[in-house]
Amino acid sequence: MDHFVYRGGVLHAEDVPLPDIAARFGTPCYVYSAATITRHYRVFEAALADVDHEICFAVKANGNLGVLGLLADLGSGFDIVSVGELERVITAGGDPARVVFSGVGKRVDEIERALEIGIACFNVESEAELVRIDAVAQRLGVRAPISLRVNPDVDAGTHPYIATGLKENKFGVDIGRAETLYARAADMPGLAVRGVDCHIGSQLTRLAPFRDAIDRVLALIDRLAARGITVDHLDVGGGLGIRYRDETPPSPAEYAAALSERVAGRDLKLVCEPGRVLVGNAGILLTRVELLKPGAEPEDRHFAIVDAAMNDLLRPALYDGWHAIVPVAEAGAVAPRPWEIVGPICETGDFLGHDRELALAEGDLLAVRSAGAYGFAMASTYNARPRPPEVLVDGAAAHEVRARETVADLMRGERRLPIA
Ligand SMILES: Cc1ncc(COP(=O)(O)O)c(C=O)c1O
Ligand SMILES: N[C@@H](CCCC[NH3+])C(=O)O
Repeated sequence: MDHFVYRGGVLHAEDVPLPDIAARFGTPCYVYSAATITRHYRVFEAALADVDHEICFAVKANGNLGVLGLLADLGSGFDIVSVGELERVITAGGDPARVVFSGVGKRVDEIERALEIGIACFNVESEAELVRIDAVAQRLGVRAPISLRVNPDVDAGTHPYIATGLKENKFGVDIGRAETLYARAADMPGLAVRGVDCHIGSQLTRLAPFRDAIDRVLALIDRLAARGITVDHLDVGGGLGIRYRDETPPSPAEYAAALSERVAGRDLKLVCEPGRVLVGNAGILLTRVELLKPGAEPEDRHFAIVDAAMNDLLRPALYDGWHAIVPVAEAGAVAPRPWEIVGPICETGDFLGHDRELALAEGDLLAVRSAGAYGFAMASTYNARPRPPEVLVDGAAAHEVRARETVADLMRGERRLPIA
Protein backbone atom coordinates (compact mmCIF):
# COMPACT_ATOMS: atom_id res chain seq x y z
CA MET A 1 0.00 0.00 0.00
CA ASP A 2 1.20 3.48 -0.79
CA HIS A 3 0.00 7.04 -0.43
CA PHE A 4 -0.18 8.05 -4.09
CA VAL A 5 -3.91 8.29 -4.74
CA TYR A 6 -6.32 10.08 -7.05
CA ARG A 7 -8.59 12.64 -5.48
CA GLY A 8 -11.00 14.57 -7.64
CA GLY A 9 -9.34 13.06 -10.71
CA VAL A 10 -5.87 14.35 -9.74
CA LEU A 11 -3.04 12.20 -8.45
CA HIS A 12 -1.80 13.25 -5.01
CA ALA A 13 1.25 12.40 -2.96
CA GLU A 14 -0.40 12.13 0.45
CA ASP A 15 -2.29 15.45 0.70
CA VAL A 16 -0.35 17.29 -1.97
CA PRO A 17 -1.62 17.41 -5.57
CA LEU A 18 1.22 16.48 -7.94
CA PRO A 19 0.51 19.47 -10.24
CA ASP A 20 1.40 21.72 -7.27
CA ILE A 21 4.73 19.96 -6.93
CA ALA A 22 5.40 20.34 -10.66
CA ALA A 23 4.56 24.05 -10.45
CA ARG A 24 6.80 24.60 -7.44
CA PHE A 25 9.82 22.44 -8.22
CA GLY A 26 9.57 21.86 -11.97
CA THR A 27 9.88 18.55 -13.83
CA PRO A 28 11.36 15.99 -13.95
CA CYS A 29 11.18 15.58 -10.20
CA TYR A 30 11.33 12.65 -7.79
CA VAL A 31 8.55 12.66 -5.20
CA TYR A 32 8.63 10.44 -2.11
CA SER A 33 5.92 9.81 0.48
CA ALA A 34 7.06 9.84 4.10
CA ALA A 35 3.88 8.07 5.24
CA THR A 36 4.56 5.22 2.81
CA ILE A 37 8.16 4.76 3.94
CA THR A 38 7.05 4.90 7.56
CA ARG A 39 4.31 2.35 6.96
CA HIS A 40 6.62 -0.06 5.15
CA TYR A 41 9.26 0.22 7.86
CA ARG A 42 6.72 -0.35 10.64
CA VAL A 43 5.19 -3.39 8.92
CA PHE A 44 8.64 -4.91 8.61
CA GLU A 45 9.54 -4.06 12.16
CA ALA A 46 6.27 -5.48 13.55
CA ALA A 47 6.71 -8.70 11.59
CA LEU A 48 10.10 -9.27 13.21
CA ALA A 49 8.98 -8.26 16.69
CA ASP A 50 9.24 -11.78 18.09
CA VAL A 51 12.91 -12.27 17.27
CA ASP A 52 16.03 -10.37 18.19
CA HIS A 53 16.65 -8.38 15.03
CA GLU A 54 18.19 -5.35 13.38
CA ILE A 55 16.85 -3.73 10.21
CA CYS A 56 19.70 -2.18 8.22
CA PHE A 57 18.23 -0.23 5.31
CA ALA A 58 20.30 -0.72 2.12
CA VAL A 59 21.42 2.85 1.44
CA LYS A 60 22.17 2.07 -2.21
CA ALA A 61 18.43 1.90 -2.91
CA ASN A 62 17.89 5.54 -1.91
CA GLY A 63 20.61 7.56 -0.23
CA ASN A 64 18.80 10.89 0.02
CA LEU A 65 19.49 12.53 3.39
CA GLY A 66 15.78 13.22 3.93
CA VAL A 67 14.94 9.55 3.41
CA LEU A 68 17.86 8.32 5.53
CA GLY A 69 16.96 10.79 8.29
CA LEU A 70 13.37 9.58 8.32
CA LEU A 71 14.49 5.96 8.55
CA ALA A 72 17.05 6.80 11.25
CA ASP A 73 14.26 8.45 13.27
CA LEU A 74 12.16 5.31 12.85
CA GLY A 75 15.02 3.33 14.38
CA SER A 76 16.64 1.82 11.32
CA GLY A 77 20.27 0.75 11.04
CA PHE A 78 21.99 0.88 7.64
CA ASP A 79 23.74 -1.36 5.13
CA ILE A 80 26.42 0.56 3.23
CA VAL A 81 28.74 -0.29 0.35
CA SER A 82 31.08 2.70 0.36
CA VAL A 83 32.50 5.37 2.61
CA GLY A 84 30.32 7.83 0.72
CA GLU A 85 27.25 5.99 1.96
CA LEU A 86 28.73 5.94 5.48
CA GLU A 87 29.13 9.73 5.43
CA ARG A 88 25.56 10.07 4.19
CA VAL A 89 24.28 7.94 7.09
CA ILE A 90 26.25 9.97 9.63
CA THR A 91 25.14 13.29 8.14
CA ALA A 92 21.52 12.11 8.20
CA GLY A 93 21.78 11.30 11.91
CA GLY A 94 22.10 7.52 11.60
CA ASP A 95 23.92 5.52 14.25
CA PRO A 96 27.27 4.24 12.92
CA ALA A 97 27.23 1.51 15.55
CA ARG A 98 24.27 0.04 13.64
CA VAL A 99 25.94 0.04 10.25
CA VAL A 100 27.00 -3.05 8.32
CA PHE A 101 29.46 -2.61 5.47
CA SER A 102 28.97 -4.83 2.39
CA GLY A 103 30.65 -4.82 -1.03
CA VAL A 104 33.36 -6.73 -2.87
CA GLY A 105 35.99 -3.98 -3.14
CA LYS A 106 36.44 -2.05 0.09
CA ARG A 107 39.47 0.26 -0.14
CA VAL A 108 41.98 0.68 2.69
CA ASP A 109 40.85 4.26 3.39
CA GLU A 110 37.22 3.07 3.56
CA ILE A 111 38.13 0.34 6.05
CA GLU A 112 40.07 2.86 8.15
CA ARG A 113 37.18 5.30 8.30
CA ALA A 114 34.68 2.56 9.17
CA LEU A 115 36.97 1.31 11.97
CA GLU A 116 37.55 4.81 13.33
CA ILE A 117 33.85 5.54 13.44
CA GLY A 118 33.05 2.11 14.93
CA ILE A 119 30.59 0.32 12.65
CA ALA A 120 28.78 -2.87 13.73
CA CYS A 121 30.23 -5.29 11.19
CA PHE A 122 32.12 -5.72 7.94
CA ASN A 123 30.51 -8.19 5.56
CA VAL A 124 33.67 -9.62 4.06
CA GLU A 125 33.49 -10.93 0.51
CA SER A 126 36.88 -12.64 -0.09
CA GLU A 127 39.96 -14.07 1.55
CA ALA A 128 42.02 -11.15 0.22
CA GLU A 129 39.65 -8.76 1.95
CA LEU A 130 39.99 -10.65 5.27
CA VAL A 131 43.74 -10.19 5.05
CA ARG A 132 43.35 -6.51 4.19
CA ILE A 133 40.93 -5.74 7.03
CA ASP A 134 43.09 -7.64 9.51
CA ALA A 135 46.16 -5.60 8.49
CA VAL A 136 44.35 -2.25 8.74
CA ALA A 137 42.81 -3.14 12.12
CA GLN A 138 46.16 -4.25 13.54
CA ARG A 139 47.78 -1.03 12.36
CA LEU A 140 45.04 0.96 14.12
CA GLY A 141 45.27 -1.24 17.23
CA VAL A 142 41.65 -2.45 17.08
CA ARG A 143 39.76 -5.62 16.21
CA ALA A 144 37.43 -5.40 13.26
CA PRO A 145 34.04 -7.10 13.70
CA ILE A 146 33.43 -9.34 10.69
CA SER A 147 31.01 -11.69 9.00
CA LEU A 148 31.87 -13.61 5.88
CA ARG A 149 29.38 -13.19 3.08
CA VAL A 150 28.80 -16.72 1.91
CA ASN A 151 27.53 -17.54 -1.49
CA PRO A 152 25.04 -20.39 -0.95
CA ASP A 153 24.70 -21.18 -4.67
CA VAL A 154 20.92 -20.84 -4.88
CA ASP A 155 19.00 -19.52 -7.84
CA ALA A 156 17.11 -16.41 -6.77
CA GLY A 157 14.94 -16.53 -9.88
CA THR A 158 15.44 -12.85 -10.66
CA HIS A 159 16.97 -10.82 -13.51
CA PRO A 160 20.51 -12.15 -14.16
CA TYR A 161 22.03 -8.68 -13.58
CA ILE A 162 20.70 -8.60 -10.02
CA ALA A 163 21.12 -12.26 -8.98
CA THR A 164 24.08 -12.52 -6.62
CA GLY A 165 23.86 -15.90 -4.87
CA LEU A 166 25.10 -18.21 -7.62
CA LYS A 167 28.57 -19.69 -7.68
CA GLU A 168 29.27 -17.86 -10.95
CA ASN A 169 28.55 -14.44 -9.37
CA LYS A 170 31.37 -12.24 -8.06
CA PHE A 171 29.80 -11.93 -4.60
CA GLY A 172 30.79 -13.62 -1.37
CA VAL A 173 32.84 -16.74 -0.72
CA ASP A 174 31.89 -20.20 -1.78
CA ILE A 175 29.94 -21.83 1.04
CA GLY A 176 32.13 -24.94 0.67
CA ARG A 177 35.24 -22.89 1.52
CA ALA A 178 33.64 -20.82 4.26
CA GLU A 179 34.65 -23.09 7.17
CA THR A 180 38.32 -22.91 6.25
CA LEU A 181 38.13 -19.15 5.89
CA TYR A 182 36.32 -18.74 9.21
CA ALA A 183 39.04 -20.81 10.89
CA ARG A 184 41.62 -18.52 9.31
CA ALA A 185 39.72 -15.38 10.36
CA ALA A 186 39.40 -16.64 13.94
CA ASP A 187 43.21 -16.78 14.12
CA MET A 188 43.77 -13.26 12.82
CA PRO A 189 44.59 -10.84 15.65
CA GLY A 190 42.91 -7.88 13.94
CA LEU A 191 39.56 -9.59 13.48
CA ALA A 192 36.64 -10.53 15.72
CA VAL A 193 34.28 -13.05 14.10
CA ARG A 194 30.71 -11.91 14.73
CA GLY A 195 28.33 -13.27 12.15
CA VAL A 196 27.52 -14.97 8.89
CA ASP A 197 26.13 -12.99 5.99
CA CYS A 198 24.37 -13.89 2.77
CA HIS A 199 22.48 -11.92 0.11
CA ILE A 200 21.23 -13.85 -2.90
CA GLY A 201 19.82 -11.15 -5.13
CA SER A 202 17.28 -8.41 -5.53
CA GLN A 203 13.59 -8.25 -6.55
CA LEU A 204 12.90 -11.82 -5.39
CA THR A 205 9.26 -12.73 -5.63
CA ARG A 206 9.27 -16.16 -3.97
CA LEU A 207 10.14 -17.27 -0.45
CA ALA A 208 11.72 -20.60 -1.45
CA PRO A 209 15.16 -19.21 -2.44
CA PHE A 210 15.39 -17.28 0.84
CA ARG A 211 14.51 -20.44 2.78
CA ASP A 212 17.03 -22.54 0.86
CA ALA A 213 19.77 -20.00 1.41
CA ILE A 214 19.06 -19.67 5.13
CA ASP A 215 18.98 -23.42 5.62
CA ARG A 216 22.39 -23.73 4.01
CA VAL A 217 23.76 -20.89 6.09
CA LEU A 218 22.32 -22.30 9.33
CA ALA A 219 23.97 -25.64 8.54
CA LEU A 220 27.24 -23.73 8.15
CA ILE A 221 26.68 -22.00 11.51
CA ASP A 222 26.25 -25.44 13.12
CA ARG A 223 29.43 -26.73 11.52
CA LEU A 224 31.29 -23.65 12.73
CA ALA A 225 29.95 -24.12 16.27
CA ALA A 226 31.23 -27.71 16.22
CA ARG A 227 34.69 -26.25 15.55
CA GLY A 228 34.35 -23.79 18.42
CA ILE A 229 33.60 -20.77 16.22
CA THR A 230 30.41 -19.11 17.40
CA VAL A 231 28.62 -16.18 15.80
CA ASP A 232 26.09 -13.83 17.33
CA HIS A 233 24.18 -12.82 14.23
CA LEU A 234 22.89 -14.04 10.90
CA ASP A 235 22.62 -11.35 8.24
CA VAL A 236 20.18 -12.47 5.56
CA GLY A 237 20.77 -9.49 3.27
CA GLY A 238 17.92 -7.83 1.40
CA GLY A 239 16.21 -8.74 -1.82
CA LEU A 240 12.48 -8.91 -1.12
CA GLY A 241 10.69 -7.84 -4.30
CA ILE A 242 7.84 -5.43 -4.86
CA ARG A 243 4.98 -5.23 -7.32
CA TYR A 244 5.93 -3.15 -10.35
CA ARG A 245 3.34 -4.68 -12.67
CA ASP A 246 1.72 -7.98 -11.76
CA GLU A 247 4.32 -9.63 -9.55
CA THR A 248 2.99 -11.20 -6.36
CA PRO A 249 5.91 -11.09 -3.94
CA PRO A 250 5.44 -12.34 -0.39
CA SER A 251 4.37 -9.60 1.98
CA PRO A 252 6.98 -8.27 4.42
CA ALA A 253 5.03 -10.08 7.13
CA GLU A 254 5.22 -13.43 5.29
CA TYR A 255 8.90 -12.90 4.54
CA ALA A 256 9.72 -11.96 8.11
CA ALA A 257 7.69 -14.87 9.47
CA ALA A 258 9.65 -17.28 7.25
CA LEU A 259 12.91 -15.85 8.58
CA SER A 260 11.91 -15.83 12.23
CA GLU A 261 10.65 -19.40 11.95
CA ARG A 262 14.09 -20.50 10.72
CA VAL A 263 16.04 -18.84 13.54
CA ALA A 264 13.56 -19.46 16.36
CA GLY A 265 15.15 -21.14 19.36
CA ARG A 266 18.68 -20.16 18.36
CA ASP A 267 20.76 -17.60 20.16
CA LEU A 268 21.16 -15.55 17.00
CA LYS A 269 20.29 -11.98 16.13
CA LEU A 270 18.68 -11.67 12.72
CA VAL A 271 19.99 -8.81 10.58
CA CYS A 272 18.04 -7.80 7.45
CA GLU A 273 19.17 -5.38 4.75
CA PRO A 274 15.95 -4.43 2.93
CA GLY A 275 16.18 -1.72 0.30
CA ARG A 276 13.57 -1.81 -2.44
CA VAL A 277 10.72 -3.12 -0.28
CA LEU A 278 10.92 -0.11 2.06
CA VAL A 279 11.20 2.67 -0.50
CA GLY A 280 10.40 1.33 -4.00
CA ASN A 281 6.69 2.03 -4.00
CA ALA A 282 7.16 5.13 -1.85
CA GLY A 283 8.42 7.18 -4.79
CA ILE A 284 7.42 8.37 -8.24
CA LEU A 285 9.19 10.24 -10.99
CA LEU A 286 7.08 13.17 -12.10
CA THR A 287 7.58 14.12 -15.74
CA ARG A 288 5.93 16.31 -18.36
CA VAL A 289 5.13 15.48 -21.96
CA GLU A 290 7.25 17.80 -24.08
CA LEU A 291 6.39 16.80 -27.63
CA LEU A 292 4.21 14.25 -29.37
CA LYS A 293 5.44 12.50 -32.48
CA PRO A 294 2.63 10.25 -33.70
CA GLY A 295 3.36 7.83 -36.55
CA ALA A 296 1.92 8.58 -39.97
CA GLU A 297 0.99 5.01 -40.96
CA PRO A 298 -1.25 2.69 -38.92
CA GLU A 299 1.65 0.32 -38.17
CA ASP A 300 4.01 3.16 -37.12
CA ARG A 301 4.91 3.76 -33.54
CA HIS A 302 3.74 6.86 -31.74
CA PHE A 303 6.38 8.58 -29.62
CA ALA A 304 5.68 10.75 -26.61
CA ILE A 305 8.85 12.63 -25.70
CA VAL A 306 8.87 13.47 -22.03
CA ASP A 307 11.31 15.58 -20.03
CA ALA A 308 12.63 12.63 -17.96
CA ALA A 309 15.07 10.20 -19.50
CA MET A 310 17.25 7.16 -18.91
CA ASN A 311 19.73 9.35 -17.05
CA ASP A 312 17.00 10.08 -14.47
CA LEU A 313 15.61 6.53 -14.28
CA LEU A 314 17.91 3.85 -15.66
CA ARG A 315 15.95 0.70 -14.77
CA PRO A 316 13.97 0.40 -18.04
CA ALA A 317 17.12 0.78 -20.16
CA LEU A 318 19.32 -1.40 -17.96
CA TYR A 319 17.04 -4.29 -17.02
CA ASP A 320 14.04 -3.71 -19.25
CA GLY A 321 12.41 -2.82 -15.94
CA TRP A 322 8.68 -2.16 -16.22
CA HIS A 323 7.28 0.85 -14.36
CA ALA A 324 3.64 1.88 -14.43
CA ILE A 325 3.22 5.26 -16.16
CA VAL A 326 -0.01 6.99 -15.24
CA PRO A 327 -1.58 10.36 -16.00
CA VAL A 328 -1.51 12.87 -13.15
CA ALA A 329 -4.87 14.31 -14.21
CA GLU A 330 -7.75 12.68 -16.00
CA ALA A 331 -7.52 13.04 -19.78
CA GLY A 332 -9.43 15.75 -21.57
CA ALA A 333 -11.03 15.16 -24.93
CA VAL A 334 -8.10 13.19 -26.45
CA ALA A 335 -8.49 9.53 -27.42
CA PRO A 336 -6.11 6.98 -25.91
CA ARG A 337 -3.56 5.22 -28.14
CA PRO A 338 -0.41 3.18 -27.53
CA TRP A 339 2.57 5.47 -26.91
CA GLU A 340 6.28 4.85 -26.64
CA ILE A 341 7.26 6.97 -23.65
CA VAL A 342 10.78 8.15 -24.41
CA GLY A 343 13.26 10.73 -23.18
CA PRO A 344 15.29 13.29 -25.14
CA ILE A 345 18.61 11.40 -24.83
CA CYS A 346 20.45 10.29 -27.96
CA GLU A 347 20.14 6.54 -27.34
CA THR A 348 17.56 4.13 -28.70
CA GLY A 349 17.57 2.56 -25.24
CA ASP A 350 16.29 5.84 -23.78
CA PHE A 351 12.75 4.82 -22.95
CA LEU A 352 10.64 4.76 -19.82
CA GLY A 353 7.92 2.51 -21.18
CA HIS A 354 6.81 0.82 -24.39
CA ASP A 355 3.35 0.56 -25.80
CA ARG A 356 1.46 2.39 -23.06
CA GLU A 357 -2.19 3.05 -23.72
CA LEU A 358 -2.61 6.69 -22.72
CA ALA A 359 -4.56 9.75 -23.78
CA LEU A 360 -1.83 12.35 -24.11
CA ALA A 361 -1.48 15.99 -25.00
CA GLU A 362 1.65 18.10 -24.91
CA GLY A 363 2.17 19.61 -21.46
CA ASP A 364 0.48 16.71 -19.63
CA LEU A 365 2.04 15.46 -16.44
CA LEU A 366 2.80 11.77 -16.00
CA ALA A 367 3.87 9.82 -12.93
CA VAL A 368 6.34 6.98 -13.39
CA ARG A 369 5.52 4.78 -10.43
CA SER A 370 7.62 2.55 -8.16
CA ALA A 371 10.62 4.82 -8.63
CA GLY A 372 11.63 5.25 -4.98
CA ALA A 373 14.32 2.55 -5.10
CA TYR A 374 17.27 2.58 -7.52
CA GLY A 375 15.76 5.63 -9.19
CA PHE A 376 17.61 8.80 -8.27
CA ALA A 377 20.30 6.55 -6.75
CA MET A 378 21.29 5.39 -10.24
CA ALA A 379 20.73 8.71 -12.01
CA SER A 380 23.54 10.18 -14.08
CA THR A 381 24.16 13.44 -15.86
CA TYR A 382 24.53 11.90 -19.33
CA ASN A 383 23.91 14.41 -22.13
CA ALA A 384 24.78 17.18 -19.61
CA ARG A 385 21.39 16.79 -18.00
CA PRO A 386 21.38 18.04 -14.40
CA ARG A 387 19.82 15.51 -12.04
CA PRO A 388 16.25 16.19 -10.88
CA PRO A 389 15.23 17.49 -7.47
CA GLU A 390 13.88 15.16 -4.78
CA VAL A 391 10.82 16.14 -2.80
CA LEU A 392 9.71 14.36 0.36
CA VAL A 393 6.01 14.79 1.05
CA ASP A 394 4.79 14.55 4.61
CA GLY A 395 1.03 15.05 4.90
CA ALA A 396 0.24 18.42 3.37
CA ALA A 397 3.88 19.57 3.27
CA ALA A 398 6.25 19.07 0.35
CA HIS A 399 9.91 19.40 1.36
CA GLU A 400 12.62 19.79 -1.23
CA VAL A 401 15.19 17.37 0.19
CA ARG A 402 17.51 17.82 -2.77
CA ALA A 403 17.55 20.81 -5.06
CA ARG A 404 17.70 20.41 -8.80
CA GLU A 405 21.27 20.31 -10.04
CA THR A 406 22.37 23.15 -12.28
CA VAL A 407 24.54 23.08 -15.36
CA ALA A 408 27.11 25.03 -13.32
CA ASP A 409 27.09 22.16 -10.78
CA LEU A 410 27.91 19.79 -13.63
CA MET A 411 30.95 21.82 -14.71
CA ARG A 412 32.31 22.33 -11.19
CA GLY A 413 35.98 21.35 -11.04
CA GLU A 414 36.41 21.19 -14.82
CA ARG A 415 38.85 23.40 -16.74
CA ARG A 416 39.87 24.01 -20.29
CA LEU A 417 43.52 24.28 -21.28
CA PRO A 418 45.75 26.16 -20.85
CA ILE A 419 45.40 26.14 -17.05
CA ALA A 420 46.79 29.40 -15.72
C1 LIG B 1 24.53 -6.75 0.06
C2 LIG B 1 23.18 -6.18 -0.26
N1 LIG B 1 22.32 -5.98 0.74
C3 LIG B 1 21.09 -5.46 0.51
C4 LIG B 1 20.68 -5.14 -0.77
C5 LIG B 1 19.32 -4.57 -0.93
O1 LIG B 1 18.56 -5.29 -1.78
P1 LIG B 1 17.05 -4.97 -2.05
O2 LIG B 1 16.93 -3.57 -2.49
O3 LIG B 1 16.74 -5.93 -3.13
O4 LIG B 1 16.32 -5.26 -0.80
C6 LIG B 1 21.53 -5.36 -1.85
C7 LIG B 1 21.11 -5.12 -3.24
O5 LIG B 1 20.60 -6.03 -3.88
C8 LIG B 1 22.83 -5.89 -1.58
O6 LIG B 1 23.69 -6.08 -2.58
N1 LIG C 1 19.76 -1.55 -9.08
C1 LIG C 1 18.94 -2.71 -9.16
C2 LIG C 1 19.08 -3.64 -8.03
C3 LIG C 1 20.46 -4.00 -7.71
C4 LIG C 1 20.56 -4.23 -6.30
C5 LIG C 1 21.92 -3.96 -5.82
N2 LIG C 1 22.43 -5.00 -4.96
C6 LIG C 1 17.53 -2.39 -9.52
O1 LIG C 1 17.18 -1.33 -9.81
O2 LIG C 1 16.69 -3.19 -9.57
